[in-house]
Amino acid sequence: MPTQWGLPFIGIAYQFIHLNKVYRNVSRGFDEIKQLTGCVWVATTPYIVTVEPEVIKKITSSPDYLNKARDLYTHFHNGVINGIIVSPVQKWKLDRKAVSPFLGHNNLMSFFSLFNENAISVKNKLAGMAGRGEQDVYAVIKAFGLQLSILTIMGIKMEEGTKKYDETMNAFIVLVHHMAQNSIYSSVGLGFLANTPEYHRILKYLRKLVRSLIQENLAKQVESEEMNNFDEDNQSLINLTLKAMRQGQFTEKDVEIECFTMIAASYETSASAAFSCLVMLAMHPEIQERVFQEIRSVYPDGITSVEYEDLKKFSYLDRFIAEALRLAPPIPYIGRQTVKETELLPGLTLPKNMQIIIPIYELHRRKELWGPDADRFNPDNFLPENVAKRHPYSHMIFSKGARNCIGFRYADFSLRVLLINLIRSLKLSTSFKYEDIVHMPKVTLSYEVEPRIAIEKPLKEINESVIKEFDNYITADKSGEQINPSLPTAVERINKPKSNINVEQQLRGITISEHMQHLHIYFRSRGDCRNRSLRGSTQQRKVIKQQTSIVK
Ligand code: HEM
Repeated sequence: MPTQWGLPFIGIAYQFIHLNKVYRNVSRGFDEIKQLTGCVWVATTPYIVTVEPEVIKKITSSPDYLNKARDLYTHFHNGVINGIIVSPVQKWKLDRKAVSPFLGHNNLMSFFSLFNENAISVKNKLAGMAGRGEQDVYAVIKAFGLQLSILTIMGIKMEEGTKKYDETMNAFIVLVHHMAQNSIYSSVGLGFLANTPEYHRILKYLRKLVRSLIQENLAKQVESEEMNNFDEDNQSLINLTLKAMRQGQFTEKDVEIECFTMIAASYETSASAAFSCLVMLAMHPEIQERVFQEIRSVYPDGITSVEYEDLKKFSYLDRFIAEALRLAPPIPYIGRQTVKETELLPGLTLPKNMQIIIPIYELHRRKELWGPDADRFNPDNFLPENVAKRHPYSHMIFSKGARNCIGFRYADFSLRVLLINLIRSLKLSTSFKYEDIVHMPKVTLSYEVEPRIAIEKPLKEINESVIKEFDNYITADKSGEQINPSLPTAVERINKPKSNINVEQQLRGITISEHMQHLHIYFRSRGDCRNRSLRGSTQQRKVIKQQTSIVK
């Protein structure tokens, strides 16, 4: 096979030292061998690496490759999340069967209200950060993503601000951090370095937490007759796996591991996907505006709840998401291992236990598949006519075949419900440039520098609430009453708008120019411009005029 040997003894292992260069090196590797399928050596182990869609199709569709590549998933073997993601083929079949009702259609439909509630909580949290410059939006997305996973998987609502909430959030952050370190160290044979006492403490804590949740759940079911009759339309994973335990398919340890594995599989990936989408929207205002207009056309009067049927109405949003995740796939590579000796290509037979790596990140950026502008962000890549021209295995965010992402519809629905809720109400921007993004492989795709995002509320939505609020002020002023003592009266606001800016910004996160526009819009809508005291000073009127001409 075309082979990248690297250096004597260590092969290409040195390429993993600088994580921010890994993807560039993978890309160069394929350029060097001038093939889309080849072999690389890492120390003394050879791996097949492929970004050739037809070869990937063969690997992901054949039962001969159903095991996971052992070296790529060492960080999952920590006694906590070594469930379905890494289980060997025979065990995997049982696992997949036991957990699949959790991700079945009826169950997902019953999760819509939870997806909406979670999305609204994220929206409110971000709205509270509006007008304060660029913020760490990823932290918010991750925290709420974890809450959603714990709620749907364990049936437990974690209340923000409680001790348990803080401890659990922190434990997961530390777990993921150690898994990332472990995966990097393991690639150069130094996996033991990640086994720190803190890591073991966190594993112990998380195990205890899940055990207590299992006990809580079991106790409830004994207490209540109703709980013993599972509601077929709404089953948390813990209920399903406990059912498998009662039927003798799972042990209590299996229940613990499968619940954990599902949390790990769902929350980091979903958070990474949502964050990358928000980053792309913030960096591309014209695309954000198009997404916003599409969402507004479906919900002209704002959103009460995003329903399954609504999701069929978004063609541009869907193209946008597909493109954002093409360039930032949350799982940047996957690995398989042959179950037995098998022929991969004519004349190329792989031995049993041969490991194969599919670098999804590179697959999504190969110029042979995506054209000369493969690195450019362009949702039109997913126009139906362009999709039809490409091999379907050129794009595989959720992998393909029997061992694909079993949660892909959960991920798809929850992501779209979140984005629709956020973009309908908030406007995002960032000074970070698309060209400056450097991705790195950790457990999920990560950023060398995480872009920060500034949040604003769109003008139109504020206008409606501001008009209402000004109305109250004016009515109150006319009757000589001050309705909110912490705020200046309407006349004071108009005569000294600058002194109000901080209060305004704190309250609504709006900018000075927006403030002036609101005043103008309010007076025009109320035809009060003849009243000199309400028109403000000549200077203020000048500013209002200037600002509104920008809006027009
Ligand atoms: C945007 C979010 C997500 C992405 C991009 C994603 C991607 C993937 C990929 C690429 C795989 C294959 C991994 C491999 O072959 O090593 C996978 C497997 C898996 N995913 Fe997801 N995933 C996402 C969200 C979810 C969610 C929300 C759940 C559960 C609620 C989930 C559960 C799983 C499970 C259990 C597996 C293992 C399946 C098996 O081996 O049979 N994922 N995911």
